[in-house]
Amino acid sequence: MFTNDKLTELNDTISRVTKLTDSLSKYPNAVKIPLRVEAETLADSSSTAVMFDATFDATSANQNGKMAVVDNLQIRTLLNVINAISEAIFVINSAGVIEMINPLGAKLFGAPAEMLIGQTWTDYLQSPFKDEYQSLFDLWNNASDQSNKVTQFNHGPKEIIINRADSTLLEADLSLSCLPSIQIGSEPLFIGIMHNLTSHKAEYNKLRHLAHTDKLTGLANRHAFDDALQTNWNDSINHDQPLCLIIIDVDYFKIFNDQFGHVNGDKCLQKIAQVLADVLPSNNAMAARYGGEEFVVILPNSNPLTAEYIAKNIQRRINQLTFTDIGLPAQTKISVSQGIACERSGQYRTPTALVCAADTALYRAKSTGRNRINMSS
Ligand SMILES: Nc1nc2c(ncn2[C@@H]2O[C@H](COP(=O)(O)OP(=O)(O)OP(=O)(O)O)[C@@H](O)[C@H]2O)c(=O)[nH]1
Repeated sequence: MFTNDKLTELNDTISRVTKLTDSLSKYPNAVKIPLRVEAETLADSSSTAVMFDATFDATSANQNGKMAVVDNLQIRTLLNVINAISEAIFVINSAGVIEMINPLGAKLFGAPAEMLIGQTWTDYLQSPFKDEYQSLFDLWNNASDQSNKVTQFNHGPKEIIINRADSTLLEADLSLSCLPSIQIGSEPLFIGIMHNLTSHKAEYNKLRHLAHTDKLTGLANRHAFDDALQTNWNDSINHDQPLCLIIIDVDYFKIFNDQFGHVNGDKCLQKIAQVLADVLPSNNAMAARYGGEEFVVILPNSNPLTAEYIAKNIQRRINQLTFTDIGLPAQTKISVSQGIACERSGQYRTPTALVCAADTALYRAKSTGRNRINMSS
């Protein structure tokens, strides 16, 4: 994920290239440079520098009657800039054909620059990005209003998946900008700047997992539960499907802690969490740690009978738990109290009201003796 600073840096890069090439076009006495441009070799001599496609060899005069000398200088400058910038950069024409690519860019596509030059860049995109960019280029080529289409075309970092030359996939972000001031005949060029997102993605997924997981039990945490409840609530209302909630509270857990210590109390909570994870009826259902020794189970598209069946299953399995494996006496037993509430036809106006109803049912289960299941009426 990129910060605003990174975004600004990318935009700066694009605008620097554009300004540089624009300013060069103001010099009428530009030195004539051979049209066939071979790239400068980079400091890393093992990397093949970019080359222009033969289509740039055209020597036709432009509309003002000047030879394409300035264009050539611009291209050479652009080539140098691209090779000097430590970003993965490629340049394509309006047919989507790669005209230049620097070594970092070639590395992301997984092929040498020589092999990539002249190829259609969308061939290296995974669906649906391939189709999206192909349509975008079709749009560009069919649109008539130059200034309008430039604004429509340019975009900042967007995630894409590159289907690399060796068929491996690589997640990257791509900024695409049109450089209309660089004209070869009437053809605009497009500059793409990419970043490899593989390590960012891995880090992001790791952090996301940590942010949504309860460290002790491995179940979803309260934050993840709140999000999931809202999502399931919306689905339930939008699709007129029932949604049930079970709140589970360990009975006399303070006594367990006092008797066996908090470390064993933690292990007990882990065993309970495992039971909850095991009884979930589908991948859509979720078990979460609500807080302390309280847990919650979300049962999307489930009716009260199913919820009660699952609660009974939880009760039975928790009652059967043993603790000899953690060195506690064989007779050590625990129980939980459970409150169930189900949204069926609009009786609860908000997800919070559903939680409150399940909580009230739990309170009744506690007050009527514990190790019980109470259904909200
Ligand atoms: N070991 C351990 N104990 C916890 C954790 N979170 C909460 N507890 C304990 O859970 C206990 C909850 O006590 P109470 O709220 O009095 O409830 P209870 O003893 O289970 O009694 P009832 O709920 O009325 O049946 C407290 O002793 C907390 O310290 C935890 O992460 N680990």
